Amino acid sequence: MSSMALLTLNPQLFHIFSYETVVKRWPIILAGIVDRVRLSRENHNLHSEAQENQALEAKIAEGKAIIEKVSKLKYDMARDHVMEPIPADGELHVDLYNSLLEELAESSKNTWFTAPWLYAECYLYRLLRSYFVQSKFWRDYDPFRAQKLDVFTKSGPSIYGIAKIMSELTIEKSALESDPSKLKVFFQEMIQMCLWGNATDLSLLTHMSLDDIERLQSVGKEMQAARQEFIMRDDQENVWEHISRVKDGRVDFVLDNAGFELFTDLVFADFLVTYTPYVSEVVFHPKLIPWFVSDVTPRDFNETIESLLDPSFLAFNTSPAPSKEQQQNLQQLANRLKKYVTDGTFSLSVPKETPLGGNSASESLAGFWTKPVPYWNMEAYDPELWKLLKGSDLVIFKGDLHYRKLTGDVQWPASTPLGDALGERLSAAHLVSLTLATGPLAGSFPLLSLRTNKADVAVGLDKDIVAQTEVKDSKWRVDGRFALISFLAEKNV
Ligand SMILES: O=P(O)(O)OC[C@H]1O[C@](O)(CO)[C@@H](O)[C@@H]1O
Repeated sequence: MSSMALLTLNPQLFHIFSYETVVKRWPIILAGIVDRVRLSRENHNLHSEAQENQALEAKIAEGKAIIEKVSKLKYDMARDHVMEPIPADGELHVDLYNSLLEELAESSKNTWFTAPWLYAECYLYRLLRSYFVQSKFWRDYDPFRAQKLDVFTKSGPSIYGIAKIMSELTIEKSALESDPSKLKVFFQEMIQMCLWGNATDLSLLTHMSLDDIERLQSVGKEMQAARQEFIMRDDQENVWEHISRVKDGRVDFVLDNAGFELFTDLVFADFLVTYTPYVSEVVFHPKLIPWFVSDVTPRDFNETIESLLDPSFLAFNTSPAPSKEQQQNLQQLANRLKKYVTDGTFSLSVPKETPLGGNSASESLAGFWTKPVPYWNMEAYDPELWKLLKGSDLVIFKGDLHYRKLTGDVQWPASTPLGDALGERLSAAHLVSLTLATGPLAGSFPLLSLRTNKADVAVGLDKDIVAQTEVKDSKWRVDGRFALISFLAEKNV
């Protein structure tokens, strides 16, 4: 990797919120992993006493070693120690992470508190993956899976609520087909539902009560109207203008969190293919390794559909218990989702049985999302993925981390035009290398970012709106209450 690459990571990075992340949030996330591996190990312990099973004993020993590694990592992080190279574990991006780390070392920025936040966060999840993949018995273990499932099972009230809206839409189908203005209203509701689904994020909400979850997930017209003032940039009109000119097109979802947020993505996709003439195919892009706690892996994607089809999955944890009608609404929706997956209307960007860590069939189309680099250089880094997305009629990037990577996590003035932050005005120095550099991401394909603000970077904002928001909430950049709907087709806006 040329030294140019690091420049992309470094220009005037923010450090306000990142400090809090390193000292408070990451230790909690790591402690959670230790607890879950320990629990899983202890469960095996009980079994092994009875069965004297050698394999289980070996698994227990490996679990212990993983716990030790995670505990040491927690210790090192708190003391701002040097970040160690990612071990050659046979999985993706080891060289890329390590060469960037070497460059950071040259400027003494290779410790937990000094490294660029974006790099350090990506490195953390890649390093954690290496602990598991180097073992024999824990390679397929997702240390966040239990947490993802747990929060998903607690999302019943909102999920039944959305299923009801979708069932009512079935009745409206012919009215919608003949009246684009009605379709537009629902289209915008779907965008908002999908946007606010991003508020449920396990990496941010390290302490989340049931009430918190319900409050964040509540949908419906009133709630959306109340939330309108929290949308600081709202390109819904432009997205509508764009999509309503498409016929039988393809939409891509670059996924973020599993559970409720993925459910909202699926519902939006369902709406697009079932009720509009604009879209007939949807591709979902997952991550190949456990990532930022709650991001969707291929397995999460498959399990989500199966869980929705299982009548007891949500009902068991929902109080008061769902009515028969609520259950029917959800079944109807879940069956439709399943059908779309089966007939190929919905697909993953990688084969659906792709294991954790990926394989040769998935690397070129999904590996990019776990690289520690801005998306400006997508074409140079992963031409195959870039080509795939170029064929899309709309690429929807979900969530905060994708937004940070789209904009390079740089300290842009908030009024910077979106296209500039997406690469239009970057100098050659920001591109991977002059020979590889191909052009900015901006304008490569129509792009919609739906993001609740959870990190400092924010662009394309009206100066007055920023000033008014500062007065209302000085933490608007990071506290997840405010949101951006940012659309860019071809030209800078
Ligand atoms: O799931 P999302 O919306 O991408 O949020 C993840 C984001 O949350 C944070 O963990 C908040 O600090 C960021 O590190 C990251 O950008």
